[in-house]
Amino acid sequence: MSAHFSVSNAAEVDMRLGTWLDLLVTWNAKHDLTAARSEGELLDLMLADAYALSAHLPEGARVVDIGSGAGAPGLPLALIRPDLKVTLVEPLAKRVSFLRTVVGAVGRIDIQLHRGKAADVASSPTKWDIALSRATFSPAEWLACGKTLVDPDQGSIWVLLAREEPPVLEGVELRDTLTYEWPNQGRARRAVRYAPVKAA
Ligand SMILES: C[S@@+](CC[C@H](N)C(=O)[O-])C[C@H]1O[C@@H](n2cnc3c(N)ncnc32)[C@H](O)[C@@H]1O
Repeated sequence: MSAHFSVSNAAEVDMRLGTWLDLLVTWNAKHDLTAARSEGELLDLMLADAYALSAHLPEGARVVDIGSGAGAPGLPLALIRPDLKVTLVEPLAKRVSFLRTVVGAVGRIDIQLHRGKAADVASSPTKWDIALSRATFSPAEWLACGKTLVDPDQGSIWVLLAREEPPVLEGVELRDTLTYEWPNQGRARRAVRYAPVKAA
């Protein structure tokens, strides 16, 4: 898959990411949004997967992130790649309030927030170009769920992995694998892209 996107103003992106992370640290004192125990761990957890994916998504793609929690990876992706049309799906009210606060603070009200579960959006007719999720389902469960969310003609499901083997599912095929590290902790990561198999 080739990536086409405009490079946005890096200082502006950094400022918006900084606003999100500052709010996260403040809210985390009361609301259990992240288990990160150091600044390096927080930066890895919140930013590294989004940066790895950011160079590999087509321009203007409709992206859904299921189980966004404090935002990763969908929110930083939206901030790094303002051309993407991002929807964050999260069932817990406090987390949705946090995400709403961030979206307002960074002036990105185009980022859609949906309070609900994966099953709620899967049952709607809306389909996305890219489906993402991290630390919400097992890789196999996520691949099966993601398949129901994407456009069968042009959609992709990304599965984010640590040491697990990439899942296998009938009706989707593995198309790309990115390997990278969370820089501060040196943890090996893989992001694997699947696409629905087109009927012959
Ligand atoms: C461990 S957190 C991961 C948050 C974030 N994706 C990350 O990696 O930092 C899992 C999140 O998924 C949400 N969640 C749990 N079950 C879900 C479901 N069926 N559909 C959507 N979100 C769900 C939880 O409320 C929680 O915020």
